[in-house]
Amino acid sequence: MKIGCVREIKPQEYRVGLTPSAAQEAVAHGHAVLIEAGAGIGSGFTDADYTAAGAQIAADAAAVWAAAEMVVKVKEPQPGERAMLRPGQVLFTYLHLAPDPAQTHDLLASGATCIAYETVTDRKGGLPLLAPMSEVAGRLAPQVGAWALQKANGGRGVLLGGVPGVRPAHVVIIGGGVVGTAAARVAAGMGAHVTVLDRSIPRLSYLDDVFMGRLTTQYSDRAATAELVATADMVIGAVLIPGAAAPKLVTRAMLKTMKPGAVLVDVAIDQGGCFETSHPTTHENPIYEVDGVIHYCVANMPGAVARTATQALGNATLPFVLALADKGWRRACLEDAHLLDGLNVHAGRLTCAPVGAALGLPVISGVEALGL
Ligand SMILES: NC(=O)C1=CN([C@@H]2O[C@H](COP(=O)(O)OP(=O)(O)OC[C@H]3O[C@@H](n4cnc5c(N)ncnc54)[C@H](O)[C@@H]3O)[C@@H](O)[C@H]2O)C=CC1
Ligand SMILES: CC(=O)C(=O)O
Ligand SMILES: [Mg+2]
Repeated sequence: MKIGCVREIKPQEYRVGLTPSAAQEAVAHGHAVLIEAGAGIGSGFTDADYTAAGAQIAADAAAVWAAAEMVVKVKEPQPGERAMLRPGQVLFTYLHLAPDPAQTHDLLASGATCIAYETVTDRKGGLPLLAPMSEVAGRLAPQVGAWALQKANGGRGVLLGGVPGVRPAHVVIIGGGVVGTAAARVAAGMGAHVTVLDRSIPRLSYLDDVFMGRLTTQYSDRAATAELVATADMVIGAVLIPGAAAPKLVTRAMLKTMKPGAVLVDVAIDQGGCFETSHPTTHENPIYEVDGVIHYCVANMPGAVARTATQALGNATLPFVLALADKGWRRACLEDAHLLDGLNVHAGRLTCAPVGAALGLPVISGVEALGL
């Protein structure tokens, strides 16, 4: 198969969909790999690294989109990229369609087969292609939140860990999955007082066991959320209902009860955000203020630590890239129901039920898309 990889064009996105070592594996499996010139530079990989791995370098993105049977990326395709997708072509990347009707419309119109990293599942009920970036974004969340809490950035001037004789910051994390757990580890490690809210009692038990008193857990309902948000210096939004638009758990009314200069970090922004007042921001301009509360809502947080993130993502995607290339998308999905869960769009039809529910669009099942 001809596998293509383009340079990411989302603002300040420095990750790349294929590492030179992934390209080398694909070449060893008998595939041709075409990389846009400069695609790996932001992650520290040169064109020469890819050439040494057996890949070919294309002068521009258009050449890659034209030649590749499958394009492997990181972020959702931008409008100009969507215009280059064609029927029969496979796109393997993050899509986050539920909050994005314009992208959904374009992917349906393209006739392409679009497999989203974030809805591929595993045997344990996890999301193996979201998890590595959730680990990264979770670890980053207290770090960027601590920066926003600094006075010069509009925050309330509170040091996360406090100092002897002065209380630490209170960090409230809504959602104790991969992002929430990673964020809790870093926030607790920086000395903050941490509370995690989740709807899953097994998850709260797990956190209680693992953190051994370093954090407090609480069942997530409206009353608990309102009470904790009012006491927080930082709230980290880390909920997920796979494929679906994030529920709005912190309302605008709650903002009025918060401390002036408190910080909201909405990691769930890629699924639309779990705070009513969230809207996506970029690394260039990451924060804004509403009712005296600082919001950080960058939808591609791992792009800030592109080298680490590219390697972590590449480790997780490689087996799926190889399966798709070796077998073709149809047989790869037929033989792996977890990969089939990643199928969001095929030949003008939507195949992810939560996306259909969020956007009010008809869906067919992945099995129907396979023609079974
Ligand atoms: N902004 C960015 O750059 C990035 C964003 N993300 C996003 O972060 C979000 C979280 O991802 P993961 O931690 O991997 O998901 P996960 O599935 O591991 O964890 C989500 C948790 O939310 C909990 N939850 C669901 N509804 C809830 C509610 N009403 N109240 C409290 N908890 C609730 C679930 O029980 C689960 O424990 C996703 O939207 C993901 O796409 C992930 C990586 C990067
Ligand atoms: C998960 C995601 O959207 C990201 O890593 O950018
Ligand atoms: Mg994202």
